Amino acid sequence: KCKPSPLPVLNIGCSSRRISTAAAQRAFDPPVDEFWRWHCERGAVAASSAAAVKPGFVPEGLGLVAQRDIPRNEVVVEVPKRLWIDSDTVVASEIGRLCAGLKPWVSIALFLLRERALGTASPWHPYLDILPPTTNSTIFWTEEELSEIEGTQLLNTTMGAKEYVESEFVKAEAEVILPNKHLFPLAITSLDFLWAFGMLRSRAFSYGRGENLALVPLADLINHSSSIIHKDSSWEIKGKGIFSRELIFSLRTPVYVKSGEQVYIQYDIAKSNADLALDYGFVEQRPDRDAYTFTLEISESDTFYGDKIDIAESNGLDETAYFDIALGCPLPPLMLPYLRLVVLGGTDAFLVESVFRNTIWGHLELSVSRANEEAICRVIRQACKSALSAYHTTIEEDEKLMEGDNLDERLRISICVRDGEKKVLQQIDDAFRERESELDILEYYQERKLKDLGLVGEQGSMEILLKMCKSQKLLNCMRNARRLPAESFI
Ligand SMILES: C[S@@+](CC[C@H](N)C(=O)[O-])C[C@H]1O[C@@H](n2cnc3c(N)ncnc32)[C@H](O)[C@@H]1O
Repeated sequence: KCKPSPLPVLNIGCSSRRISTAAAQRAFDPPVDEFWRWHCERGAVAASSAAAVKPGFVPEGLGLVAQRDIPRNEVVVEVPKRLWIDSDTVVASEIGRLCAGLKPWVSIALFLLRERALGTASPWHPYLDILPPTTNSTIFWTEEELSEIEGTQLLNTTMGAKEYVESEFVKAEAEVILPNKHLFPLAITSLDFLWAFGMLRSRAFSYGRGENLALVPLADLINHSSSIIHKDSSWEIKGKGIFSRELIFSLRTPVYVKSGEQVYIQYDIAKSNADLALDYGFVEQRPDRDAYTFTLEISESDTFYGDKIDIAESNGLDETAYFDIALGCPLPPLMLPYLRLVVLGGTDAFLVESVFRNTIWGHLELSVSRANEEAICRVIRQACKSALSAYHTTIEEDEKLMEGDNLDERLRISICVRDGEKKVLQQIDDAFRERESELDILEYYQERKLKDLGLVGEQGSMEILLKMCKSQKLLNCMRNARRLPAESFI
């Protein structure tokens, strides 16, 4: 199963004009000079003659080029809120009234498409004109290109994203576009809507716990570099001036940049290659970007469904749990206990009883029984085997293909993602195969319990025997006592 794409949550992203082939792909160069003039005229702080960066053509499409040597952490772009396109921009526009109640990204998408259709009549046209017509995000791939990621989780999330956008388009068309043709004189198609979604997904900044979304002209020309591995954000939103009345978007360079070089940031160190491919249309050659998401579920038909849900919920999990596993990294700490809970049954079922509710998670963190541990190995290995059989190439074949020169960018992304997913699956399968081979030597709940009761110690089974003898004596006494008349107890 695939983790549902967190679609409404948009991060800073960038769209990609197709990188190495960017210039060749575009019918004309975007009018960058005009955009820069527009930006300066509207009073953006970075527009002074001492601007640290200017927009320029770079291998990634457009980017921010240093105009002088810039020390680490220096602010390179500041953009006041009046230049952003966000929900407030939409509210203040002619379509604001119609968009009340829409999802923020849907209303911004409609705004973008309407302004784009207005052409030079739109005050935003110098910005809209530099937006790329497409990116390398998998949402823009042809069916033939998508066939290269057959079997991958990326294909599922891509199709899920496209279906989601289509369903939002159908709603927006019926409720907003068609009933207000005077405000949307030019037809808006579902492809236009997908373009707007792609722009937001790749270049909008989300802030305020992801509830607000803004396109920030100029700042959104910042590209990503794999060599920047800072976890801290390179941008912030703050108040400007003594009374901080106007919000300002402020972007810093995380590293020293020489004059003439491009300023880069790290978009998101936690994203997998599949996330990067879907959001921005590029991937990285770092093993920890290779990931696979396991979806585990407590089945409704499970005899202990209610108890198991209760246990999962008391430990911050749910009926369904998603575990992202990265290449070369250990399993997420909650995965094994959850897995043991999912398959728990048979003679181990007593553990779900309410008397164990406060302690069960501790028991699940360790092997419960041979049968339980064997079951988790079987389930995971079977899942790996079935997932691996869905790819149409092997790891070896992909590695050979990667050696080829002049690979099409989208093909390179495909190979990298499917190769990465398979390697993670292989790694998980290897780990659980090893676990299977240790089933006879693992320590299980009953054994740990006997130890806790002091029934297994230095003398081991001898001690148990002694204690059993003592309890046997006690039993015999009790049996004999039952045969005695009641008065003999008085
Ligand atoms: C926020 S925009 C940056 C500006 C963009 N380059 C442009 O021309 O408008 C993000 C997009 O830039 C491109 N991009 C950014 N960093 C990249 C990288 N390291 N490799 C390839 N493409 C990159 C991708 O197309 C991505 O979707």
